[in-house]
Amino acid sequence: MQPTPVGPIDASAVPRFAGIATFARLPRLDEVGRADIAVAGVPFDSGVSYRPGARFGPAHVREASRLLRPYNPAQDVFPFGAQQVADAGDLVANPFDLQDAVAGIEAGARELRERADRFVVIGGDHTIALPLLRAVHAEHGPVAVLHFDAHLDTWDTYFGAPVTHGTPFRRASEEGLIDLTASMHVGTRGPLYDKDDLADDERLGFSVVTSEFVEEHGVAAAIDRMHARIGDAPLYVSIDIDVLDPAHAPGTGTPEAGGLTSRELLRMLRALAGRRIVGADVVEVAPAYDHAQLTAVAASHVVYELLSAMAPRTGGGSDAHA
Ligand SMILES: N=C(N)NCCCC(=O)O
Ligand SMILES: [Zn+2]
Ligand SMILES: [Zn+2]
Repeated sequence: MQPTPVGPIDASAVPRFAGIATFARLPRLDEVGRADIAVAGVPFDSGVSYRPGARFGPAHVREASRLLRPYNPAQDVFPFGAQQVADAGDLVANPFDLQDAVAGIEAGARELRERADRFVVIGGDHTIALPLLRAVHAEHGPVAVLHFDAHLDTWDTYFGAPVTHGTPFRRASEEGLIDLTASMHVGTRGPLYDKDDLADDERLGFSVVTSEFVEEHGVAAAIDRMHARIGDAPLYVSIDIDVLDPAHAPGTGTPEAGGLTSRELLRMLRALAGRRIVGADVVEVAPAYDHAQLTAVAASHVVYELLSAMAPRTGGGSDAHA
């Protein structure tokens, strides 16, 4: 028999604003030994092209996640009851040496797998998706990448540097880490460097649902495209919080006007229930530009919907499109 999962601290016994902030006030991984899903932070932002500060993202999102509750009515699931979720703390990333950081994050992610079946990582800038995908690929082979972002992040180099937060998916594609027939960006928008950026991106294996498409055709049509593209492939979900409009997520390093609402993003994530999610990240929360925890609250709910979508269903109705 499976042991009953250890859930968050009881909010009727200890107020939510008391105590140390693990994600959702869940137990630490070392307290439960092993978990179905480990939530881990990667406080790293040495790969940014514009505003720095995402290294403080994990602590900020954990702090805002205190208010999450055990039952998710939108997916009819108890994400912390149907599976053991635990906070694994932060993976160590060298802030002064990017190559060493990337190697450290991959090693940390592989080590996590010895104690947890899957991980959801809170960044950190988007550079970290590359080592995380390397770790996932080592186990699953090429995975479908469902990438929510204002940006393509398939650019080549910045100042000659190949590993940055604007390049992880180009490197991942070149290295054969992703399924070129099943990967996609959702929510892209804003100015590019050149028209060729889009042709390159397509060649690298991505199809695109832009933010404008969502406005024009609605969330249901975007979800249909998403489902058609990802199919049943093992799925890695990478969520750059700047996919949200700056009105919904001001606390980020490279904001672009005209983005998704948090309501639209959460609904799209609910539609992933029952898909084969093998890992995920939520990146680019930079608290210095946040106000009233807007961005961190949004990010904590994004993680919550992901964990809910990853939870096993024990029968009964769940409205994945709610
Ligand atoms: N991954 C994020 N958030 N941004 C990439 C922007 C790269 C650029 O400044 O062109
Ligand atoms: Zn972005
Ligand atoms: Zn990004």
